[in-house]
Parts: sequence; C-alpha cells; structure tokens
Amino acid sequence: EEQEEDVLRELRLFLTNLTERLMLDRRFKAFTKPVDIEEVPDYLMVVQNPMDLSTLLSNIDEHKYVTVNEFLSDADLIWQNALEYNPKRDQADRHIRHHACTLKDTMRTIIRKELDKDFQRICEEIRESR
Ligand SMILES: COC(=O)N1C[C@@H]2C[C@@H]3O[C@]2(Cc2nccnc23)C1
Repeated sequence: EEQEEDVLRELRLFLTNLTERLMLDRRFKAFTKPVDIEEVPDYLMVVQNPMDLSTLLSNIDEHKYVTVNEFLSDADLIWQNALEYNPKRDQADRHIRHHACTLKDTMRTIIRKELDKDFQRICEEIRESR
C-alpha cells in the first residue's frame, strides 16, 4: 500500500546517497564504471558477475532493492570481483585490493551508523510479504 511505497522511496534515497558518496571518493575511482571488456579482454573469463557503482545506481532507480541486504549482495560483488581479478603481489594489484577492502569497510560502517535498525526491519517485512 501507500505506506510501503513511502518506505521503499526512503530506502532508495538512502542507497542513492550512499552510492553517490562512494562515487565521489577518489579511492573508489576504479569501481565507478564497469571494467572495460575491450581494454581487459579476459575479465569475463575470471569474473562471472561484474558490478560497479554506476550499475548500482541504475538498479536502485529500477526499484531492484527492497532491503539493504539485497543492495549489499550486489555491492559486495564490486570488492569481491576486485580481490579475485587482482591477486598478484605487484603494487597495482595491491593498490586496488586495498581500495576494495576500504570500499567494503566504508559501506558497512555508513550503513551501521546511518540506517535505523527498525527501518531495516520494516523493509525486510515488506520483502517477506511479497
Ligand atoms: C575494478 O577494476 C579492476 O578490477 N580492474 C582490473 C583491470 C586491470 C587493470 O586495471 C583494470 C582496468 C585496466 N584497464 C586496462 C589495463 N589494465 C587494467 C581495473
């Protein structure tokens, strides 16, 4: 009903604001757009489910997420894929793995500090009712 759409609208605002803040952080520049398959032809041989911050924003706009955990399932792909595709000991791989770990920690810290637990539970009850 209308109250449910009000809740999901507020969730979309929170997730959009979170994602846009991450996109503005220069440490996460490599994660803002899909990896260019023409530049990195073997990427899809290693990574089954590519994900990036701009795709998260599109998914939010398409009402893909009813709970924060559904959003995190996709958002976690970003840093998980980076750890998987960039495992070498060289500085370039170490840099992107460090930023991937920082992305993981930053997302969860913002959610824990800024998203009300009761609000999250209401979203989960809407998901269970559908
Ligand atoms: C999330 O980003 C990544 O996992 N990567 C891995 C790719 C390897 C390296 O850096 C990336 C893009 C790139 N393009 C051209 C040549 N080499 C590279 C970004």
